[in-house]
Amino acid sequence: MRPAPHQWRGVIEEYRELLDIPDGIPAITLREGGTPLVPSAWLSGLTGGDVWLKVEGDNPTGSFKDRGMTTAISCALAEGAEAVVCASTGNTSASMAAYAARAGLKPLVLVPEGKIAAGKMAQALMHGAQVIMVRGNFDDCLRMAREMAWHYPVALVNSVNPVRLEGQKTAAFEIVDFLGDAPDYHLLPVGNAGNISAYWLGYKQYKAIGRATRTPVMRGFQAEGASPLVTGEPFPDPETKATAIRIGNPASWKLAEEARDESGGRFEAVSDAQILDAQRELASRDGVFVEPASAAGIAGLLMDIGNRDSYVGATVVVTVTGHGLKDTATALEGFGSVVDVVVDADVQAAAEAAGLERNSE
Ligand SMILES: Cc1ncc(COP(=O)(O)O)c(C=O)c1O
Ligand SMILES: N[C@@H](CCOP(=O)(O)O)C(=O)O
Repeated sequence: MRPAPHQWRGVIEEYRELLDIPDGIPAITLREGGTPLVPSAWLSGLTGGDVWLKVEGDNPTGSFKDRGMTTAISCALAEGAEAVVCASTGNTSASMAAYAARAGLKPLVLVPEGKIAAGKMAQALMHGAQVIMVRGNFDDCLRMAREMAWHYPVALVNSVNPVRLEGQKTAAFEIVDFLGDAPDYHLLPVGNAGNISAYWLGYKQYKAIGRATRTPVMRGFQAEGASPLVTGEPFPDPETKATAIRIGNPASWKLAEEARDESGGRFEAVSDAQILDAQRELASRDGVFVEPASAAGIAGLLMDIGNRDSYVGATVVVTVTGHGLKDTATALEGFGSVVDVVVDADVQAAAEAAGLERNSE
């Protein structure tokens, strides 16, 4: 079982012996991980299974990236780096900047111009990152970050750095520790494909050491306009409102396909409308506010049910990857004039606007 929250030491100290990182390195940690697995009465009712939400927005910078950043930054520091670089659609940069700040490293971020949610940009800047906007998409930024780390004194901490996946696989450990075994199905959004690859590593490792009796079927969901793993071809101009997964040529393509094939899973595409509907339903029914990309797995589950896929009697985990407060602009767009109702400072006017009828006296 998980330790009590006040005893939680972050993913390196909780799972050090299971992580392929140099022995004994000091952990740069914000006590990431230990995130809640929240039962969804709504989705369990719809599927006839037990549906759990792995709420990764509860990590210190509001996304799952912190699990991999504690390992990446700890290793970079131990190896003598003075500066770190990443390409990002937002969350990786926020996380890298926070952990770099703690480690005393200089964070440098490459992002696609105009395609980063404001909350994530604010995080990166507040943590002291130098942010460079690129006229191009995430895939261009990643190519540049790789080349920069090759030719300049900066360490690359994107998920192409294998220690990132070492940290991120701890989410699978936590799920098994909590449920007592692996779920039957694990659903999650997929962009650069590091996370699905990390979960699969974690599940396989737990089975190999006897902490789980099985591994789940992995189902990954991409936005329709950025769904290379579904079509089998890179997307030169990926487009989606779910900016975190606006990625056309995932770096962990091969590992993600292995996760799919070895687990008997699949990749599917969901439209932006499905993603935004799922985001709103999850917030209003289950009280869990996630950013658009994070709702892709929920949209996928709803689509699967609509297609008569059976999850009856199954244990299903859906990872919701990042917090809704990172991208309030997209959330508010969905409400139009609803938020424009203004009344005088008068209770009757407010009650009328709310459609309330006065109690009989
Ligand atoms: C909120 C969020 N969800 C999902 C993803 C997809 O994760 P991955 O790139 O590891 O596939 C990302 C980043 O790409 C993200 O920031
Ligand atoms: N969504 C990511 C993009 C990929 O970053 P990775 O290093 O985790 O593959 C982001 O937040 O930037």
